[in-house]
Amino acid sequence: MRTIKNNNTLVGKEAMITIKRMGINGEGIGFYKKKIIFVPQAITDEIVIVKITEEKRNYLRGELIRVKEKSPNRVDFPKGVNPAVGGLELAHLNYASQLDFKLDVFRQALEKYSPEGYTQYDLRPTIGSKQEWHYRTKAQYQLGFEKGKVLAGLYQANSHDLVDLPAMPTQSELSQDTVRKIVKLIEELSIFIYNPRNKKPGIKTLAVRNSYATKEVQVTFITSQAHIKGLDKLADKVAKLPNVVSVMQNINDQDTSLVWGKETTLLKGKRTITEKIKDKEFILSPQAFFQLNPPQTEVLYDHALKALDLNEDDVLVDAYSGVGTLGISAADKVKRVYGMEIIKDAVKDANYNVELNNLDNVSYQTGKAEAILPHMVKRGTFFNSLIVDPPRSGLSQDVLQAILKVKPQKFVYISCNASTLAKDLITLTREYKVEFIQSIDMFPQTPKVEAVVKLVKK
Ligand SMILES: C[S@@+](CC[C@H](N)C(=O)[O-])C[C@H]1O[C@@H](n2cnc3c(N)ncnc32)[C@H](O)[C@@H]1O
Repeated sequence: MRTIKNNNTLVGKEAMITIKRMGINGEGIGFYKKKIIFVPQAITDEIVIVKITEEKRNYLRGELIRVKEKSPNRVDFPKGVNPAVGGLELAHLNYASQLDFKLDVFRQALEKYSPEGYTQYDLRPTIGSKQEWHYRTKAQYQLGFEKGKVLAGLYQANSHDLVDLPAMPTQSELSQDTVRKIVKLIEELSIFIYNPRNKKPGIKTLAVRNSYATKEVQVTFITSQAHIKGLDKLADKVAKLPNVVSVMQNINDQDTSLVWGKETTLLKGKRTITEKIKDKEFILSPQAFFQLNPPQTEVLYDHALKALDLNEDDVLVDAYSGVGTLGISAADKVKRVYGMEIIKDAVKDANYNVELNNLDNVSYQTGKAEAILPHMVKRGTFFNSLIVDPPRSGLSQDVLQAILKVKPQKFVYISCNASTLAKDLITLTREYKVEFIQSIDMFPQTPKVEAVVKLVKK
């Protein structure tokens, strides 16, 4: 998109805007001089004063200066946190309205893509999270160094300005406390923070994950090189911090937007931490995906498995399986589970988790769902039940075609992106009807959505 460059630029001007609705990223949307304007932290029906920060051919962006007429749904933004960091985009909106907003995101996406019969879908009110704050069990903070101090935080939206986060109200106290203790140790031991300008070896990113059930903590230093001066000493001290049982190093020698490199090694303690979902245990290695809000994960899985309505004759495919949590949670109910996942370490964890839970009817394999699923279909491997839990990009054409070929009797789609879900439903509704979409909030204070979708064969 071209930025308009002329002397009549609107950038820098102040304007009074009436907010008409909210966009999928949680920003308020209004109009100014016939152009759509996006205003973060503004709420539907508010009248706000904004400073225009960006002007494009067909839209504007504005910074909220003052709320002239306030919505009754507005609440105080948490103190001591910079609202410009990601992860708190809805923290100025009361929680009931956040839940309505999330349902509306699904409604908007369905209207935009119009999959067959969408006006008739049973779109169920969003189920709220038990914890509205301090639910995130994983902190992944970029490190920086400024005026003799180590910063650990997140980048400001659309910029490379690192915001130090001494407090982060959605983060579990355990992970946040551990981060701040490690920052102090890094300062005390004068360990280098990597700076892409001089490329001196150092730590780039700090990842701290805690188990909700066992309280074990895993710390991973993502570094620019294998050898970082003083890292061993730091690992020794970190391993003595309360609850820390695993200290790992991941090496990423590339200056790209990818945070994690390929190689992960043990510095101190054990390689994994243990989490529990209901009566099942799961070990987690640093890169393996695990839901960030464990108590709400139980709610999500309960709805997904109830929607599948499994019995002992069913053969279930758990596609996009992470460390095997869904398949293992379903294993007692079914004859057999096949799982697939792209990250090798997660699959290793998943197969270990099968043993840990004394199961003999579950197996996981490494690879892309778009390769494995069509291959299973070609080989004639029988399955009659399917659960897909893809990343934000949704299902690929190959996966969609494999599903339409087998047409499993029982089918649940867990979605974390309303747009790709609505697009995928255009294809899936050739053979399936949408029985319901149950929106479930996994990420309070953010615009992120999640839903369990039950599909039934036509
Ligand atoms: C939303 S997570 C769901 C994980 C798991 N079902 C859970 O609830 O913890 C999506 C998972 O899909 C994996 N993944 C991403 N692309 C994939 C692909 N093309 N094929 C298979 N797995 C993929 C990711 O590594 C991640 O573990």
